[in-house]
Amino acid sequence: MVGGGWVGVAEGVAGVEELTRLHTLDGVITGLLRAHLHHHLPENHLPEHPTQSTPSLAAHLSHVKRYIQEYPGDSTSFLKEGEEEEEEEQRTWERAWEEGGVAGDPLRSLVVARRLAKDWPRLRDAAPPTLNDWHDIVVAVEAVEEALRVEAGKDIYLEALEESLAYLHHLYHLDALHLARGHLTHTRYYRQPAPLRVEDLVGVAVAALEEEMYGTAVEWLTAAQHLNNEDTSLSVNSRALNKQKQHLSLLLQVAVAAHDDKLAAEGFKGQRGIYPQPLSKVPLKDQKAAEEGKKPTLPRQLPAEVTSMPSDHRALGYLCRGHSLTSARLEGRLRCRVSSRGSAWLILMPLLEEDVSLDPPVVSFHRLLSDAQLTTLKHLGAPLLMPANVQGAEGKQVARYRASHTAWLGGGTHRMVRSVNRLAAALTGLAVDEAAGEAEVLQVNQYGAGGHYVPHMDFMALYRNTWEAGHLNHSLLQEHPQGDRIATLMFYMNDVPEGGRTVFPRLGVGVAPQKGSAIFWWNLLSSGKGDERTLHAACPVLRGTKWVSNVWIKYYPQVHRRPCVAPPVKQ
Ligand SMILES: O=C(O)CCC(=O)C(=O)O
Ligand SMILES: [Fe+2]
Repeated sequence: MVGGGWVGVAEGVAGVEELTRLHTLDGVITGLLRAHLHHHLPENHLPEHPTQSTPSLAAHLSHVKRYIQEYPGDSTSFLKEGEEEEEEEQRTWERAWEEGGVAGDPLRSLVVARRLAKDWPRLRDAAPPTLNDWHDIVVAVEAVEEALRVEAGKDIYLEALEESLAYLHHLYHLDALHLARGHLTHTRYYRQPAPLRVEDLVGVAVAALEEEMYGTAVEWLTAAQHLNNEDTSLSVNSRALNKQKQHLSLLLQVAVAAHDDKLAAEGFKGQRGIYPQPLSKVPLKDQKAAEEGKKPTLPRQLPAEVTSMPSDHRALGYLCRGHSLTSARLEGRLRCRVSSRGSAWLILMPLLEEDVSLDPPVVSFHRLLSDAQLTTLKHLGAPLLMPANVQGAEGKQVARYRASHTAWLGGGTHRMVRSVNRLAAALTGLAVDEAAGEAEVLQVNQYGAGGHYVPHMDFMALYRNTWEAGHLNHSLLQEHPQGDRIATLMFYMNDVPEGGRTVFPRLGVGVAPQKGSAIFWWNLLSSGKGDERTLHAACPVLRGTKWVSNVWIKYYPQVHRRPCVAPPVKQ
């Protein structure tokens, strides 16, 4: 839709389902390796460093052992600190499924993607030729890869995860060294962390460099230096360690110089991963600390263009981190109420309504859909999820700036879809029959960890593009005979463990996803023009997954329904 002035970060390649299959493959490989080790060393007696008479077999087996031991897998069960064991038991399978299980952890996913892209191929190819059972293991792994439709050795997953980790680190002001130790935030979900290696940190830093997030790259490289200095294990020889040291300091110099060059050329505009002072003069940690407490200001005047501005980006980060940018005076005018919104149908089950913004009106609704309804919708959507498309210059494209997976559920799919559409009609007072073109087909979206949608507006600017250009654009009118998207109703289908807010950078407000709730706003002004104040974004999911569904309501069918004068939402 309109907006997306920046290129987004994480490519939408690795969906939750695909990542889950990667984790499964790693588990299968680990299982096969365990049996292999047991077969050759029944008593599992293996010196850490091979000194035996058959050095190649001993070295191989010690590498196998390392592969098994280095990653604790997800067998260390999902545990939130403070939760009793009993509660842990009660975490239903359903809950784990909707949160993506272990695939919802971007650090563990990165570790597994690296194991499959680098460690397993190295191990596979370096096995001594005398090992006659090794061939069978390789064949078995290949068969599982085929069945799971994922290829070990493919580094697109790894690249996507490195990129999204760099973005998560930047947007949520995370600490690279803390991440390197296997901790995403201060909430502990696993008994045993899955720490990163120096090469992982360099991978994230390179991804940051490629995205011109130079300050972010500097922080990851500094953390890599730190880890490298700590690595005193005898298995790494000191020459290799020194070489790595040199590489890291060279990369660091490049990142600092690139940061300072970009700053000098463009000035500080609040770009991703760029700090206001030259890094060669003011240390990164001081600048990061200063940024932490700084509250961005909202622009006094709306921009002339519809794309997002640097000030939107500054507000985005602040809002995604859970702060608000509205004044106390405005906040004091926001209300909650119980309402049937003029619908006879809703008198029996009035809605819990909460103002998010008064002008333009954005309202949220609580406890609107039940867990059972949402489970049905998610299971209907899951098999149909495809990488999100947006309309681009060359037709439909997978959008780098919309890292999520999408499914469309027509009214004919299931009675639950029809009942959601009925609720949408009662709640908005608008005509939303998708079969009649009054609204678009219900869209179900799943974001994995790192999944996000950069600031955009939901309208297509049909008004501007068809009328204001000075001549009528007939093809646009033909393509959208029912007009632009007058309003958005979005349902939150799960509780997102961390991250994933919906934020409005120009209104200075945000909403945290809450299972069963929904949010509604008008995209168009009474004139039919797009309301640019509705610029909004989906903050990246930090942990878990996020499910939402959208009802986009069309303009022309509402001629007799939409109030002609603002404010259009009844107070
Ligand atoms: O997921 C969200 O919070 C926002 C999604 C959105 O803006 C969209 O799908 O157009
Ligand atoms: Fe949107």
